[in-house]
Amino acid sequence: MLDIKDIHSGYGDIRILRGINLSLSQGEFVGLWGHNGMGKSTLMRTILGYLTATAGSISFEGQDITGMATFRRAQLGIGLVPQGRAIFPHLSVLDNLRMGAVSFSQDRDETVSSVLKHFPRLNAYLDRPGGLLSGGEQQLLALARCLCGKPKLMLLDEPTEGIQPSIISEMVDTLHRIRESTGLTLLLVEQNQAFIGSLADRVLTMQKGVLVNESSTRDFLNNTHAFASA
Ligand SMILES: Nc1ncnc2c1ncn2[C@@H]1O[C@H](COP(=O)(O)OP(=O)(O)OP(=O)(O)O)[C@@H](O)[C@H]1O
Repeated sequence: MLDIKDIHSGYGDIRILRGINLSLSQGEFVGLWGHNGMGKSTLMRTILGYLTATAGSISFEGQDITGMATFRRAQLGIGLVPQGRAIFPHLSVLDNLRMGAVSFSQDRDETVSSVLKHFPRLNAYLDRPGGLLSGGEQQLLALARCLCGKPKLMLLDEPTEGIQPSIISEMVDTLHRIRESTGLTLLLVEQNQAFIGSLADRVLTMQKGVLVNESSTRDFLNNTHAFASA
């Protein structure tokens, strides 16, 4: 469903991605692992169109989206949960979710309710400003808000950063359940190897803007030490 061919991208004259090739099949969960500053978030931003690729092509469900505006990519079904969550801290939990469903004005409340079924913990806080939730709850809110946009492909950037273990395992269960019920495809950027191991079907390793390795999740976990020093 996503085909990336020889993508180059960066910030002004600063080249970060140097020829990325990547294909995701519908319903696949793929982990993207690498140390800080290797270009993982830059790849996410380039897929969604916050950054324009300087070379190469990206297609989504057979359609070339390389030069397409970000909002159009979102309308096609690409959703991002950014690093740091970026929820609206002064809006209530419910209004955060409504913002996620803003493209579905006809059935907005239905969309929000169906997503909330997967997030019982948020149900208790619907009127509370998002900024007053704990870090883990905010991460769940960011996930839920993205799902309110009915993405076919979710780009999930370092969701476990600073999050307590109980919420991490809740996130794992929730994402598996959502894949079963909607066929969601996931590209997951993470440095937490155990978290990648519990979600991804295969794992790509990025180093200095290049994908240097692809392995099954089992091999990735068995070779954790080797990857840690990559
Ligand atoms: N807005 C920007 N302007 C210039 N350089 C940037 C910008 N954002 C990121 N970079 C640089 O691009 C490189 C890749 O950053 P990126 O955030 O993609 O890495 P990452 O692999 O996601 O790492 P992390 O896990 O720390 O987020 C880094 O050297 C970073 O300093």
